[in-house]
Amino acid sequence: MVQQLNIKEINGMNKPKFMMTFGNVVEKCPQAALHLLTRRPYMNTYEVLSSLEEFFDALTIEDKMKILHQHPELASLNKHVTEDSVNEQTKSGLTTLPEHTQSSFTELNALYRKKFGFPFIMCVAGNDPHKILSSMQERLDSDVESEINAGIREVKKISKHRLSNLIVD
Ligand SMILES: NC(=O)N[C@H]1NC(=O)NC1=O
Repeated sequence: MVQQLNIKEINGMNKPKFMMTFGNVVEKCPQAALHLLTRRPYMNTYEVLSSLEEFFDALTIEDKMKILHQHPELASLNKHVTEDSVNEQTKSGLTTLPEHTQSSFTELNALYRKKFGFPFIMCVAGNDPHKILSSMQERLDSDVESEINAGIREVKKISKHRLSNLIVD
């Protein structure tokens, strides 16, 4: 269970503690935490979430590509997968898949990466393995530009979810 912080604690945290707490709000992207740090003080959760939105709005296409590439493939856990991602994937049932479903993930992950050049990204919270697989299948028919946008939209959802879990009003 993550420790939740109130706004006063967030505004008062020193930089190392802040970076440690928020460093993975956007997967393996400490620049997002730095952005949040430099925009303090905040009045409430809404303002922190708006600041995160600003971070995304300012991204260049190169930044977006880098962020997409930093994500792990779903249902393929290894030592490079962050604790946040492991927890999210575990809650959605992606770490205990039956063999045939695991094979479908392996196959669709490979097809997606081959077509678009980056991993398939979806905020898995609230979704089950079959819903995730059908989204993968559907998005495989898309084009690169749409998938860059879809991927970043999902990264935003993941990061808002992570951030909201860390803050208590
Ligand atoms: N590839 C991918 O979508 N990864 C993720 N999705 C999610 O909800 N957490 C993740 O790490």
